[in-house]
Amino acid sequence: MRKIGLLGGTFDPIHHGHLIAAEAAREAVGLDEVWLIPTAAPPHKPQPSANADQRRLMLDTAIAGNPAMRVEDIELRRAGSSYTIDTVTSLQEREPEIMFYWIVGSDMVKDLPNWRRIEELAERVTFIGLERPDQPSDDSRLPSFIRRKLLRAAMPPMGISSSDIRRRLKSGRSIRYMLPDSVIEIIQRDGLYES
Ligand SMILES: Nc1ncnc2c1ncn2[C@@H]1O[C@H](COP(=O)(O)OP(=O)(O)OP(=O)(O)O)[C@@H](O)[C@H]1O
Ligand SMILES: O=C(O)c1ccc[n+]([C@@H]2O[C@H](COP(=O)([O-])O)[C@@H](O)[C@H]2O)c1
Repeated sequence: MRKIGLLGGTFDPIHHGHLIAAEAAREAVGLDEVWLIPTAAPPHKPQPSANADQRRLMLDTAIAGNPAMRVEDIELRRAGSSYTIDTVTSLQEREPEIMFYWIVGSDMVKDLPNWRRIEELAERVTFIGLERPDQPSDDSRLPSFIRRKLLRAAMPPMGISSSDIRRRLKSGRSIRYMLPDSVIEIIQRDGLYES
């Protein structure tokens, strides 16, 4: 059975923290591929600033030439809030031969109990939680049905976030080396995140 990791996010814009997280999860669990899934409307945060086509284009260019990554636009094609349980259910109907893993940043693992229909989601996927090697995670507060389905992947801490990149652009500060040059070119060409 093929093992595919799913990394959902707003990717507004994609940056090297996302790409290293995907690569760390792929290596730690021996995934065949990682699919990046841009949300249409993230459930628990402000709505994206760049539109769906622009975010998709930035993702495509960021992973160009890497055969182990692809963009899956299932959430962009579905109206309404992008709940993970809906996405995973549709993907499993479409791809019954694949074993899916859902990748989450270290800051998000503790929020998993609040996700929509989390018990059903934990039956359908294994979670891969990124973890800083210098700060081993304490999962003791998580319900056992999540702990049983949680793998950990070490990743060096990267203090890069999309919101910091947007703030920097607004105030004319440098974003160099935080994200691929090809993504910076699209941001500059389209004048994204300037206001
Ligand atoms: N620097 C990073 N290191 C590890 N994981 C990250 C990092 N940035 C984001 N992630 C993870 O990637 C996924 C998608 O993140 P998202 O697209 O919301 O980016 P973000 O940079 O956190 O955005 P924002 O700053 O707008 O909240 C989430 O699971 C998040 O925890
Ligand atoms: O399904 C949920 O209840 C749920 C709650 C919070 C976040 N998620 C998903 O987790 C991914 C990262 O979320 P975010 O808020 O960092 O963009 C993204 O794919 C979201 O749709 C999903």
